[in-house]
Amino acid sequence: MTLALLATSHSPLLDHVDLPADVSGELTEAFAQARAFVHDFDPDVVVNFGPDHYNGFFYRLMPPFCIGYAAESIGDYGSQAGPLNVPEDIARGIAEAVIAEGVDLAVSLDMQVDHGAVQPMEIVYGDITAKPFVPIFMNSVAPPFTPLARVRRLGEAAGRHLATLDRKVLLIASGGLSHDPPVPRLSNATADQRRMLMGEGGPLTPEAREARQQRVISAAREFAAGTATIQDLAPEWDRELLRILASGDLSPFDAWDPGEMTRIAGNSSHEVRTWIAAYAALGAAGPYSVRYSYYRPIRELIAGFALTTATPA
Ligand SMILES: O=C(O)/C=C/c1cccc(O)c1O
Ligand SMILES: [Fe+2]
Repeated sequence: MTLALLATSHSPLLDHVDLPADVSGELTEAFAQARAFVHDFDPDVVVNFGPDHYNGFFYRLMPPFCIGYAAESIGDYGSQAGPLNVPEDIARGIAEAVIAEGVDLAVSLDMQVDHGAVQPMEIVYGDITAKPFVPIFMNSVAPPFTPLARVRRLGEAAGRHLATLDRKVLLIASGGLSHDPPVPRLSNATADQRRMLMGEGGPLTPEAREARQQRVISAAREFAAGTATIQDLAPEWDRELLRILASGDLSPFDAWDPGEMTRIAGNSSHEVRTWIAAYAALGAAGPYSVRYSYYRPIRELIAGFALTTATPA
């Protein structure tokens, strides 16, 4: 058994906006660190904790967590589309172990994932099929949200099981930190948006997909220019999150209230659930140390953008 962890914010805007040269340079360096770390570890399998943005999971039936026994990337924002290389036996083993510990985890034999799940694989390998890949969906945009204590328990149960495998497992978390991109919300949806949130009408037409993406790209440009109405990033909240994750004691998250998270850090701040689950999984196998940590609030990406790597201490 060996576990290692890469946790990173994602942003579909990475390829769609211009970044100041210093920010771009920092990200190039952070991604190079991630690549070197992962290539050095050379995992047998990746277990990926990722959100979805109403591309694979809808209000027709919205589980808090779901593991894919088979999965396909839909290819939004120009991300790589197509089937993922999911080892069904490993996915089933995780599902059975987590459920046996009393954490209900839905399973899918046909999971659809978006940029939120696959971007780290694209950054590290340039190919989402480069390694066997088990996707674990964490609901991070569709209220109501399960308590963080349960997210932690899911991660711990998965980690305890993975620690028994004779494999090198890379845990990836993709999401967060504070951010509030204009993803439609049920609470103030128009009739058309409500149908989209429910997953009615099948996949978006290319025109509707383009319009949806352009709305987010425009919002990012306005946010960077200081003219957007979306909620601001919350660097202090982000830094406190990173501090707790690095401490090895994740129990303080149990007191974090989902409503407060939204109020302070934005509607999509719940993507940090992926980080808490992945760090909990690593911690379940023993003490760990953070090896690399990058953080910067980047309005052009609508992201409190962080990237960390960690290994057993
Ligand atoms: O348009 C979407 O579905 C999401 C966009 C987005 C923008 C910025 C940061 C993120 O984590 C996102 O998912
Ligand atoms: Fe996201």
